[in-house]
Amino acid sequence: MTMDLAPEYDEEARLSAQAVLAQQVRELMDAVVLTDVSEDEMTAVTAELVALTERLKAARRDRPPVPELTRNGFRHLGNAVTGACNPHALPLVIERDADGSRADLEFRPTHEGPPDSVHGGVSAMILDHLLGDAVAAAGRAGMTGTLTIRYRRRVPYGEPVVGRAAATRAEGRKTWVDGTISLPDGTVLVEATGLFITPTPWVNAIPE
Ligand SMILES: CCCCCCCC/C=C\CCCCCCCC(=O)SCCNC(=O)CCNC(=O)[C@H](O)C(C)(C)COP(=O)(O)OP(=O)(O)OC[C@H]1O[C@@H](n2cnc3c(N)ncnc32)[C@H](O)[C@@H]1OP(=O)(O)O
Repeated sequence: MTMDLAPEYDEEARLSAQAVLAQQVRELMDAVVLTDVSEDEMTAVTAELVALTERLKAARRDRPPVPELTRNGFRHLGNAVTGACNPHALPLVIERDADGSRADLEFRPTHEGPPDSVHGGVSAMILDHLLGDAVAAAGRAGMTGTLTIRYRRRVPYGEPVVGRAAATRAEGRKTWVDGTISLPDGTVLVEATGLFITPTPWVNAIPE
């Protein structure tokens, strides 16, 4: 007679809990940059955070959740841009359609660069990833070789903007991609163009 052993833990449930934790940390980050409480209160909160940090460090992985191919596609929960389990990530939620890759997004106060505007490096990071996703959407995969950004207008936070990207040309291991961050009315705020290169080891390992 065979018997199924109960797993020691449900990894999916743990990852869901980690995503909820990461979202709470994002709210914490916004609360930190906007807080106007007293110095004593900040010091008290910091002491509590030290204790919470130690609790999380009690059991550590040696790296964030690894990327994986699932039935629903490529999932990278630890990614700095898209990872639900990474508080650094917006997280960016990308949809693919006939025009390439698209994401509705809203930057937060933690992304401030110039006063009341999103940091140019943050916009570039989002576009880097979106362009990379458009490469994958075109049935290829690559690392960013070059990324050129033209900042046309300030990017606001706290209101919806739209990211878009599409591959324009491919040759051997190279794929060229264009993308934008725009206001919902179509006003272009940032333009990007990039060259992505498929590393030789990936050539035969590109997911659908
Ligand atoms: C197991 C597979 C799993 C795949 C999963 C994919 C799923 C996708 C799903 C979801 C989308 C995710 C989206 C993510 C997006 C994020 C993107 C990033 O932020 S990537 C991090 C930043 N970029 C780097 O760190 C690159 C570091 N650089 C390198 O690793 C190498 O330099 C690399 C791969 C870019 C090129 O290395 P070489 O050894 O393959 O290249 P050589 O053979 O020297 O050159 C090939 C050709 O490319 C040109 N080239 C090489 N590097 C170039 C560059 N930087 N700029 C322009 N041209 C370059 C060369 O001149 C050459 O051209 P000629 O054939 O002679 O015409």
